[in-house]
Amino acid sequence: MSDRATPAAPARTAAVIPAAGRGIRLGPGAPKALRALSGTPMLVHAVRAMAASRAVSLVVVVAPPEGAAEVRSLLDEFPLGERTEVLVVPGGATRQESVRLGLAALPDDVTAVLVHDAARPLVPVDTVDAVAAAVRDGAPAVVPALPLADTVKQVEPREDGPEPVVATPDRALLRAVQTPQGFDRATLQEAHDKTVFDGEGATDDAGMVERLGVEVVVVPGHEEAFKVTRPLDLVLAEAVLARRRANDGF
Ligand SMILES: Nc1ccn([C@@H]2O[C@H](COP(=O)(O)OP(=O)(O)OP(=O)(O)O)[C@@H](O)[C@H]2O)c(=O)n1
Ligand SMILES: C[C@](O)(CO)[C@H](O)COP(=O)(O)O
Repeated sequence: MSDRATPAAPARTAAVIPAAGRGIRLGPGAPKALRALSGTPMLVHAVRAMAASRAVSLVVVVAPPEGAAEVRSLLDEFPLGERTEVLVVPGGATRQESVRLGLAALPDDVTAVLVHDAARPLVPVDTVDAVAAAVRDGAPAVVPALPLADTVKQVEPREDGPEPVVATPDRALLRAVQTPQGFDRATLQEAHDKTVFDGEGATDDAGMVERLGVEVVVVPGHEEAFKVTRPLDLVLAEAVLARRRANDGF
Protein backbone atom coordinates (compact mmCIF):
# COMPACT_ATOMS: atom_id res chain seq x y z
CA MET A 1 0.00 0.00 0.00
CA SER A 2 1.35 3.45 -0.89
CA ASP A 3 2.11 5.79 2.01
CA ARG A 4 1.33 8.77 -0.20
CA ALA A 5 -1.69 10.71 1.10
CA THR A 6 -4.68 10.92 -1.21
CA PRO A 7 -4.78 14.47 -2.62
CA ALA A 8 -7.51 16.53 -0.97
CA ALA A 9 -10.49 17.28 -3.18
CA PRO A 10 -10.44 20.93 -4.33
CA ALA A 11 -12.55 23.20 -2.15
CA ARG A 12 -15.77 24.26 -3.85
CA THR A 13 -18.00 27.19 -2.94
CA ALA A 14 -21.75 26.99 -3.53
CA ALA A 15 -24.45 29.62 -3.16
CA VAL A 16 -27.80 28.73 -1.60
CA ILE A 17 -30.57 31.16 -2.56
CA PRO A 18 -33.69 30.98 -0.38
CA ALA A 19 -36.48 32.10 -2.72
CA ALA A 20 -39.53 30.39 -1.22
CA GLY A 21 -41.09 33.41 0.49
CA ARG A 22 -44.47 34.89 -0.43
CA GLY A 23 -43.50 38.55 -0.30
CA ILE A 24 -46.42 39.57 1.91
CA ARG A 25 -44.90 42.99 2.65
CA LEU A 26 -44.58 43.68 -1.08
CA GLY A 27 -48.33 43.30 -1.54
CA PRO A 28 -50.55 40.98 -3.61
CA GLY A 29 -49.08 39.16 -6.60
CA ALA A 30 -46.80 36.29 -7.53
CA PRO A 31 -44.23 34.98 -5.00
CA LYS A 32 -41.71 37.81 -4.54
CA ALA A 33 -38.77 36.04 -6.18
CA LEU A 34 -40.75 35.60 -9.39
CA ARG A 35 -41.79 39.25 -9.73
CA ALA A 36 -40.10 41.17 -12.52
CA LEU A 37 -37.46 43.87 -12.28
CA SER A 38 -36.91 45.52 -15.65
CA GLY A 39 -38.70 42.56 -17.26
CA THR A 40 -36.53 39.87 -15.64
CA PRO A 41 -37.60 37.87 -12.55
CA MET A 42 -35.95 39.03 -9.32
CA LEU A 43 -34.66 35.48 -8.78
CA VAL A 44 -32.84 35.51 -12.12
CA HIS A 45 -31.07 38.74 -11.11
CA ALA A 46 -30.07 37.09 -7.82
CA VAL A 47 -28.80 33.91 -9.49
CA ARG A 48 -26.79 35.98 -11.98
CA ALA A 49 -25.33 38.02 -9.13
CA MET A 50 -24.01 34.84 -7.48
CA ALA A 51 -22.83 33.29 -10.75
CA ALA A 52 -20.93 36.50 -11.57
CA SER A 53 -18.45 35.58 -8.84
CA ARG A 54 -15.69 33.27 -10.06
CA ALA A 55 -15.69 31.77 -6.56
CA VAL A 56 -19.16 30.26 -7.09
CA SER A 57 -19.54 27.16 -9.28
CA LEU A 58 -22.89 25.88 -7.99
CA VAL A 59 -26.12 27.72 -7.16
CA VAL A 60 -28.92 25.96 -5.25
CA VAL A 61 -32.22 27.79 -5.61
CA VAL A 62 -34.81 27.03 -2.93
CA ALA A 63 -38.15 27.52 -4.68
CA PRO A 64 -41.66 28.02 -3.33
CA PRO A 65 -42.78 24.52 -2.17
CA GLU A 66 -45.37 24.08 -4.94
CA GLY A 67 -43.38 25.95 -7.58
CA ALA A 68 -40.08 24.09 -8.02
CA ALA A 69 -40.92 22.83 -11.53
CA GLU A 70 -41.99 26.33 -12.61
CA VAL A 71 -38.79 27.82 -11.22
CA ARG A 72 -36.68 25.15 -12.94
CA SER A 73 -38.17 25.96 -16.36
CA LEU A 74 -37.92 29.69 -15.69
CA LEU A 75 -34.20 29.39 -14.92
CA ASP A 76 -33.70 27.24 -18.02
CA GLU A 77 -34.94 30.24 -20.04
CA PHE A 78 -32.05 32.32 -18.66
CA PRO A 79 -28.95 30.11 -19.07
CA LEU A 80 -25.81 31.16 -17.18
CA GLY A 81 -23.04 29.46 -19.12
CA GLU A 82 -21.19 26.27 -18.44
CA ARG A 83 -19.15 27.41 -15.43
CA THR A 84 -22.16 27.50 -13.08
CA GLU A 85 -24.46 24.60 -12.27
CA VAL A 86 -27.95 25.48 -10.98
CA LEU A 87 -30.06 23.09 -8.86
CA VAL A 88 -33.64 23.78 -7.78
CA VAL A 89 -35.21 22.29 -4.64
CA PRO A 90 -38.55 22.97 -2.93
CA GLY A 91 -38.46 25.23 0.12
CA GLY A 92 -40.19 25.27 3.49
CA ALA A 93 -42.48 27.34 5.67
CA THR A 94 -39.73 29.60 7.08
CA ARG A 95 -36.51 31.08 5.72
CA GLN A 96 -34.55 28.93 8.17
CA GLU A 97 -36.23 25.76 6.90
CA SER A 98 -35.68 26.77 3.27
CA VAL A 99 -31.95 27.29 3.87
CA ARG A 100 -31.75 23.92 5.62
CA LEU A 101 -33.38 22.24 2.59
CA GLY A 102 -30.91 24.02 0.31
CA LEU A 103 -27.96 22.80 2.39
CA ALA A 104 -29.28 19.23 2.16
CA ALA A 105 -28.98 19.38 -1.63
CA LEU A 106 -25.27 20.28 -1.67
CA PRO A 107 -22.86 17.68 -3.04
CA ASP A 108 -20.05 16.38 -0.79
CA ASP A 109 -17.24 18.38 -2.44
CA VAL A 110 -18.72 21.74 -1.35
CA THR A 111 -16.71 23.16 1.57
CA ALA A 112 -17.93 26.76 1.68
CA VAL A 113 -21.47 28.15 1.36
CA LEU A 114 -22.83 31.60 0.58
CA VAL A 115 -26.46 32.07 1.63
CA HIS A 116 -28.08 34.84 -0.39
CA ASP A 117 -31.65 36.19 -0.32
CA ALA A 118 -33.43 36.14 -3.68
CA ALA A 119 -34.85 39.39 -2.32
CA ARG A 120 -31.41 41.07 -2.69
CA PRO A 121 -31.18 40.82 -6.48
CA LEU A 122 -28.75 43.67 -7.10
CA VAL A 123 -25.81 42.80 -4.84
CA PRO A 124 -22.60 43.76 -6.69
CA VAL A 125 -20.09 41.03 -7.51
CA ASP A 126 -17.39 42.79 -5.47
CA THR A 127 -19.45 42.21 -2.32
CA VAL A 128 -19.96 38.52 -3.18
CA ASP A 129 -16.22 38.16 -3.84
CA ALA A 130 -15.28 39.89 -0.57
CA VAL A 131 -17.45 37.51 1.47
CA ALA A 132 -16.19 34.43 -0.41
CA ALA A 133 -12.56 35.54 0.00
CA ALA A 134 -12.93 36.07 3.75
CA VAL A 135 -14.31 32.53 4.13
CA ARG A 136 -11.54 31.15 1.91
CA ASP A 137 -9.02 32.96 4.14
CA GLY A 138 -10.27 31.03 7.17
CA ALA A 139 -13.20 32.91 8.74
CA PRO A 140 -15.93 30.40 9.65
CA ALA A 141 -18.72 32.98 9.23
CA VAL A 142 -18.76 36.30 7.36
CA VAL A 143 -21.51 38.88 6.88
CA PRO A 144 -21.56 42.01 4.72
CA ALA A 145 -23.01 44.98 6.58
CA LEU A 146 -23.38 48.76 6.57
CA PRO A 147 -23.44 51.36 9.34
CA LEU A 148 -26.92 52.70 10.17
CA ALA A 149 -28.25 56.07 9.05
CA ASP A 150 -31.10 56.19 11.57
CA THR A 151 -30.88 56.17 15.35
CA VAL A 152 -32.36 52.92 16.69
CA LYS A 153 -34.64 52.61 19.74
CA GLN A 154 -35.44 49.46 21.64
CA VAL A 155 -39.13 49.53 22.62
CA GLU A 156 -41.67 47.61 24.60
CA PRO A 157 -43.96 46.51 21.74
CA ARG A 158 -47.66 47.56 22.11
CA GLU A 159 -50.53 47.11 19.68
CA ASP A 160 -52.84 49.56 21.41
CA GLY A 161 -50.96 52.82 21.72
CA PRO A 162 -47.57 54.55 21.84
CA GLU A 163 -44.71 52.14 22.60
CA PRO A 164 -42.44 53.04 25.53
CA VAL A 165 -38.75 53.37 24.62
CA VAL A 166 -36.59 51.06 26.70
CA ALA A 167 -33.11 51.96 25.39
CA THR A 168 -31.12 53.74 22.68
CA PRO A 169 -28.22 51.48 21.62
CA ASP A 170 -24.97 53.23 20.63
CA ARG A 171 -25.41 53.56 16.86
CA ALA A 172 -21.66 53.45 16.25
CA LEU A 173 -21.68 49.83 17.44
CA LEU A 174 -24.54 48.70 15.18
CA ARG A 175 -24.48 47.38 11.60
CA ALA A 176 -27.32 46.58 9.19
CA VAL A 177 -26.57 43.09 7.93
CA GLN A 178 -27.06 41.98 4.33
CA THR A 179 -26.44 38.85 2.26
CA PRO A 180 -24.64 36.88 0.91
CA GLN A 181 -23.53 35.56 4.28
CA GLY A 182 -20.57 33.20 3.87
CA PHE A 183 -19.75 30.12 5.93
CA ASP A 184 -17.48 27.19 6.31
CA ARG A 185 -19.99 24.49 5.33
CA ALA A 186 -19.52 22.30 8.41
CA THR A 187 -20.08 25.28 10.73
CA LEU A 188 -23.30 26.32 8.99
CA GLN A 189 -24.57 22.75 8.93
CA GLU A 190 -23.90 22.39 12.66
CA ALA A 191 -25.78 25.64 13.31
CA HIS A 192 -28.80 24.39 11.35
CA ASP A 193 -28.65 20.98 13.02
CA LYS A 194 -28.50 22.41 16.54
CA THR A 195 -30.52 25.61 16.46
CA VAL A 196 -34.24 25.36 16.85
CA PHE A 197 -36.49 28.43 16.77
CA ASP A 198 -40.24 28.44 17.13
CA GLY A 199 -42.56 30.27 14.74
CA GLU A 200 -40.91 32.46 12.13
CA GLY A 201 -37.45 30.91 12.57
CA ALA A 202 -34.06 32.61 12.66
CA THR A 203 -33.94 35.89 10.76
CA ASP A 204 -30.41 35.24 9.50
CA ASP A 205 -27.92 32.38 9.34
CA ALA A 206 -25.05 34.19 11.05
CA GLY A 207 -27.21 34.57 14.16
CA MET A 208 -27.51 30.80 14.34
CA VAL A 209 -23.72 30.43 14.09
CA GLU A 210 -23.31 33.03 16.88
CA ARG A 211 -25.41 30.74 19.10
CA LEU A 212 -22.77 28.02 18.64
CA GLY A 213 -20.22 30.41 20.14
CA VAL A 214 -18.39 30.68 16.81
CA GLU A 215 -17.04 34.11 15.81
CA VAL A 216 -18.83 35.92 12.99
CA VAL A 217 -16.99 38.76 11.24
CA VAL A 218 -18.26 41.70 9.19
CA VAL A 219 -16.96 42.91 5.82
CA PRO A 220 -18.25 46.06 4.09
CA GLY A 221 -21.68 45.65 2.53
CA HIS A 222 -23.08 47.73 -0.34
CA GLU A 223 -26.08 50.06 -0.68
CA GLU A 224 -27.18 48.19 -3.81
CA ALA A 225 -27.44 44.95 -1.81
CA PHE A 226 -30.63 46.28 -0.18
CA LYS A 227 -33.51 43.85 0.39
CA VAL A 228 -36.60 44.30 -1.76
CA THR A 229 -39.21 44.14 0.97
CA ARG A 230 -41.83 46.88 0.47
CA PRO A 231 -43.28 48.49 -2.69
CA LEU A 232 -40.93 51.51 -2.54
CA ASP A 233 -37.96 49.10 -2.78
CA LEU A 234 -39.16 48.14 -6.28
CA VAL A 235 -38.90 51.78 -7.33
CA LEU A 236 -35.33 51.93 -5.99
CA ALA A 237 -34.40 48.64 -7.69
CA GLU A 238 -35.69 49.87 -11.07
CA ALA A 239 -33.71 53.11 -10.61
CA VAL A 240 -30.50 51.17 -9.82
CA LEU A 241 -30.97 49.01 -12.92
CA ALA A 242 -31.65 52.08 -15.09
CA ARG A 243 -28.46 53.70 -13.77
CA ARG A 244 -26.43 50.54 -14.49
CA ARG A 245 -27.82 50.41 -18.04
CA ALA A 246 -26.92 54.07 -18.57
CA ASN A 247 -23.43 53.66 -17.07
CA ASP A 248 -22.23 50.45 -18.63
CA GLY A 249 -24.83 49.12 -21.02
CA PHE A 250 -25.80 46.39 -18.47
N1 LIG B 1 -40.43 30.30 3.82
C1 LIG B 1 -39.52 31.12 3.32
C2 LIG B 1 -39.53 32.51 3.62
C3 LIG B 1 -38.57 33.32 3.03
N2 LIG B 1 -37.68 32.79 2.16
C4 LIG B 1 -36.71 33.64 1.46
O1 LIG B 1 -35.90 34.36 2.37
C5 LIG B 1 -35.52 35.59 1.77
C6 LIG B 1 -35.71 36.75 2.75
O2 LIG B 1 -37.06 36.77 3.14
P1 LIG B 1 -38.07 37.99 2.97
O3 LIG B 1 -37.43 39.14 2.32
O4 LIG B 1 -38.73 38.18 4.29
O5 LIG B 1 -39.09 37.40 1.92
P2 LIG B 1 -40.56 36.97 2.15
O6 LIG B 1 -40.67 36.01 3.29
O7 LIG B 1 -41.02 36.52 0.82
O8 LIG B 1 -41.24 38.38 2.52
P3 LIG B 1 -42.45 38.68 3.52
O9 LIG B 1 -41.90 38.46 4.91
O10 LIG B 1 -42.81 40.10 3.23
O11 LIG B 1 -43.56 37.71 3.17
C7 LIG B 1 -36.34 35.77 0.50
O12 LIG B 1 -35.49 35.60 -0.62
C8 LIG B 1 -37.40 34.71 0.63
O13 LIG B 1 -37.83 34.17 -0.62
C9 LIG B 1 -37.68 31.41 1.88
O14 LIG B 1 -36.87 30.94 1.10
N3 LIG B 1 -38.60 30.60 2.49
C1 LIG C 1 -31.01 37.59 6.16
C2 LIG C 1 -31.39 39.05 6.18
O1 LIG C 1 -31.53 39.52 4.86
C3 LIG C 1 -30.26 39.83 6.83
O2 LIG C 1 -30.59 41.17 6.94
C4 LIG C 1 -32.70 39.31 6.91
O3 LIG C 1 -32.56 39.01 8.28
C5 LIG C 1 -33.88 38.56 6.30
O4 LIG C 1 -35.04 38.94 6.99
P1 LIG C 1 -36.49 38.68 6.36
O5 LIG C 1 -37.48 39.19 7.36
O6 LIG C 1 -36.56 37.20 6.14
O7 LIG C 1 -36.54 39.45 5.10
